This record gives sequence, C-alpha cells and structure tokens, in this order.
Amino acid sequence: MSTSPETTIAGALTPHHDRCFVCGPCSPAQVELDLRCPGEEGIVGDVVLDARHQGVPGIAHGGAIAAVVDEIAGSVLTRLGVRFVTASLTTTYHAPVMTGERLTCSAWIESTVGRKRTVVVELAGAAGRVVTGRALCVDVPEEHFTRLGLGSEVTDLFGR
Ligand SMILES: CCCCCCCC(=O)SCCNC(=O)CCNC(=O)[C@H](O)C(C)(C)COP(=O)(O)OP(=O)(O)OC[C@H]1O[C@@H](n2cnc3c(N)ncnc32)[C@H](O)[C@@H]1OP(=O)(O)O
Repeated sequence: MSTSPETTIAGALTPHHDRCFVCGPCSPAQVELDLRCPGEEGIVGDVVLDARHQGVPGIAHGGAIAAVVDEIAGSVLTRLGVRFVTASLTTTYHAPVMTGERLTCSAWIESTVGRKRTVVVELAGAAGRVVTGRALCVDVPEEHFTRLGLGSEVTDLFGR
C-alpha cells in the first residue's frame, strides 16, 4: 500500500497515509472515498459515509462530513505539492446526508492570495447539492512540522 498521495495512471488518488483518520485503510472510521483528478487542478469523485459516521441515527454526523470536506480540500492541494495546513473550515449543510448514500464530490481552488488558498468542496446526492464546504488553507514552511519534532513521514506527504 502506498503511503503517499500519488496520482495513478488512471488519475485516482491514493490515501495520504495508512493511518489518516479519514482516508487511511488502518483507520476504523475510514470513509469510502474514490477521488480522481480529471485535469491539471481540482478533484472529482464519490464519497459514502456509513453507520460509523452517523450522528442522528441514519444521518451522517456533521462533524464527520466536515472531516470529509477537509480531506477532499487537502487532496486538491497535496496533489499539487502544496505544503499547507487548514486554518479555517466552514461547512454549509443544505440537506441531510443519509448513511450509505453515495455522494458525488467536486473540489477546486477558488482563490489564492499570498500564502492563503480557499478551496471549495461541493457534495451532491441523487436529489442535488447537500453540502458546500470552504477550507482556508495556509502554505507553511517545512519548519512548521520539523519544529514539532515531525520528520519526513509528514513533509514527504506534500512533496509531490
Ligand atoms: C496529508 C494531508 C491531509 C489533508 C487534510 C487535513 C488538513 C488539516 O486539517 S491540517 C490540521 C489542522 N490545522 C492546523 O493544525 C493549523 C493550526 N494553525 C496554525 O498552525 C497557524 O495558525 C497557521 C499556520 C494557520 C497560521 O499561522 P502563521 O504561519 O503564523 O501565519 P499568519 O501570519 O498568522 O497567517 C497567514 C495569513 O493567514 C490568515 N489566517 C490565519 N489563520 C486564519 C484563520 N483562522 N482565519 C482566517 N485567516 C487566517 C492571516 O490573517 C494571514 O493573512 P494575511 O497574509 O493576509 O495577513
């Protein structure tokens, strides 16, 4: 299993790393995510939240949805080799997301101002749009992680 967000020949994104809370295959809460890069920028794909991610029984937890939004926004940037952290995340819930419901997603960079990039994430079900998320991501130097005692297992995630 690859531990980097490499893009495969088919344009499919692999997990950031095995223990990533949202996308990692070793995470007990791993979300079913199938993300693809159709072009130079942006991501499309499918997402399914299941019973492990529910709040109100049968309905996906808003926090779990926000984590998925953060994950997808992050994937837009890691695939471009941008080293960043999320500084702010807003999630607008237009309609309930039912557990087991297959959603389509699309995500793109809305704006870039200095070190700040705003990434928009849209999730839609069969009946239309259910979630719009906006992540404000701030570019950081390698030292942001190394000063925390983290090494190449982190910095390499952004290096491609
Ligand atoms: C492997 C990939 C996984 C991908 C999915 C997961 C992604 C994540 O969730 S990352 C983890 C969660 N996030 C974090 O840990 C971040 C914690 N926060 C920090 O480290 C710092 O506050 C940090 C780096 C965001 C900003 O600090 P610093 O580098 O000193 O920059 P600073 O000068 O304060 O801010 C830079 C710019 O961003 C703006 N900014 C910073 N934070 C915010 C905020 N919360 N809201 C709005 N603007 C902000 C500042 O106003 C400034 O703007 P300008 O350049 O116009 O003056």
